[in-house]
Parts: sequence; structure tokens; C-alpha cells
Amino acid sequence: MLLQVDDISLSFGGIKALQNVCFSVKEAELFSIIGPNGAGKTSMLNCISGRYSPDKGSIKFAGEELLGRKTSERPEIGIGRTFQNLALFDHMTVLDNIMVGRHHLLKNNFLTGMAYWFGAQKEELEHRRHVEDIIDFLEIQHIRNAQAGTLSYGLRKRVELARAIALGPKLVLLDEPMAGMNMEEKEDMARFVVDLNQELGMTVIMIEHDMGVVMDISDRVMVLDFGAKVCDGLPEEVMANDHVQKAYLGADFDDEPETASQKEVA
Ligand SMILES: Nc1ncnc2c1ncn2[C@@H]1O[C@H](COP(=O)(O)OP(=O)(O)OP(=O)(O)O)[C@@H](O)[C@H]1O
Repeated sequence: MLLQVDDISLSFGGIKALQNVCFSVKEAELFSIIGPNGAGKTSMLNCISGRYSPDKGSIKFAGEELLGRKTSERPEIGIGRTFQNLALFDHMTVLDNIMVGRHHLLKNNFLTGMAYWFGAQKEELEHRRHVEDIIDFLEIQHIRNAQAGTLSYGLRKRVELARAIALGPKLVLLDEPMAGMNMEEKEDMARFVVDLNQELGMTVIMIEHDMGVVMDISDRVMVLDFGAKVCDGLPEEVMANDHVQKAYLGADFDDEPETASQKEVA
């Protein structure tokens, strides 16, 4: 297993955001987390990315305990992430935004990392080459010099994905990568998520509300509700689960992707 999550609980005052959650993700798997609003999905991602510290439990990545390690170490360990809300530097170009994703490879420090804007040419060249590969991969050549703030929402989400994978993580955590997108943008993003999983071999954990996309592209799916795991398994197993049928999908849920994609968990 690349990621082994055991007995994770997390509370905020009286709110139990996560209750004894256990699951594991294999290398090169595309694993989705679904559930209604407030189910604990982002909290789970935040525990893996180090943003939140769970009250108890263990999260092992490639056999090593992650809990207790600094959040800032996650990129070096091999974990990248995107956020539910866009977190780009709007005044910077697409290229520079993605370069920021690689600053950890310089001196582990944002300020020294920024020094490459002013000089460290050789190292910068190497980084640029790598970033250009990502730009090609995500088909954003045409906007590489555009200011991030001027782009459409769908393209900004794609730039954010580019930054998350700039360091070539083993595991990438995607928090609602298709939220707020139109159909065409969603299809593009779904294709890129599949490609980074299948072509680049990255393991993906994705939170996504669009059930059609989730069931279409995931290897396995986990359902959370009120902070607890309802079930996990193959998409068809999860779809057949009574609790999932009743609580999230409605009795009339149709398995066809065209119909399914109209439905959202919450
Ligand atoms: N930083 C925080 N402070 C206080 N409560 C929080 C915090 N983060 C999450 N919670 C609470 O924990 C519970 C789980 O929230 P979380 O954001 O993980 O759910 P979610 O499944 O990601 O929901 P959504 O689909 O709306 O993003 C909610 O009741 C939420 O209000």
C-alpha cells in the first residue's frame, strides 16, 4: 500500500469531523472520496496533507508515519495537492505559478527559492524544462505567459493542477478539481486526472461531487458520512450499497454515465 490510514479521528470542539476512519490506497490507484457536505472529506485530505493534526490514528505513506512530520515536508516526501478554492498568484504568469511549485527543490525555503527569479540560471533552466513538460502535458502552452488572474475558472484550475504536480509527486490530493466547471471543462479535467494517473503513474486521491465522473474514472471509491466511513470498494460495489443508494443517489439512480453525471452527491 502506498497510503495506509488507520483509525483517524478529528474533532473541532463538539464536532466530530472524522471518526475512526480507516482505508488504504494502492500505488497508481485512482481513489475517490465522496459524501454529503460536511461529511469530513476535506478534513481527511487535510490530515494527509498535514494541514490538520488528527486527535488519534496513524497515516503511513510508503511505510513511514506521516503524522508528526511538518506540513512543509509533504512536497519532498512526494505528496502534492490542490485546494477546493483556487490558490494561485493572480498577478503572476502561468509559468511562474507552476515554477513556484518547484521551489522546494531549491533550498527548502521560499525566499531562497525566489532567488532563482534573479539569478540561479542553470538550476532554473532545468526547472523550466520540467515545467515546460507539465505545460505540454496539461495542454496550456497557449496561456503559459498569461497572468493567472485573467484566465477562465477552468483554466485556472488546470494551472493549479500543474503546480500540484510540478514536483512529480507520487501521491496527488485533489479537492473537488471539477467544482464550478462547465461540462466541457469537466471532461477535460477528468481526462487530465486519468492521464496523470495512467501516463505519469501518479496515485490520486480525489474528492469530487460529480457522481458520473467519480464512477467513470475511479478505481475505488470511499463514502464518508458524518465523519465516518460508510463503505469503500469498486465503483459498482459502492453504487450497490443500500446506504449509498438511499442517502446520496436516490432510489431512481441510473447507472448510465450520461444520466449519472447530472447527479451530485450533495
Ligand atoms: N477548521 C475547522 N474548524 C471548525 N470546524 C471545521 C473545520 N474544518 C472542518 N470543520 C467541520 O468538520 C466537519 C467536516 O467538514 P469537511 O470540510 O471536512 O467536510 P466535507 O465533506 O469536505 O464538506 P464539503 O463537501 O462541504 O466540502 C464539518 O462539520 C465542518 O464544519
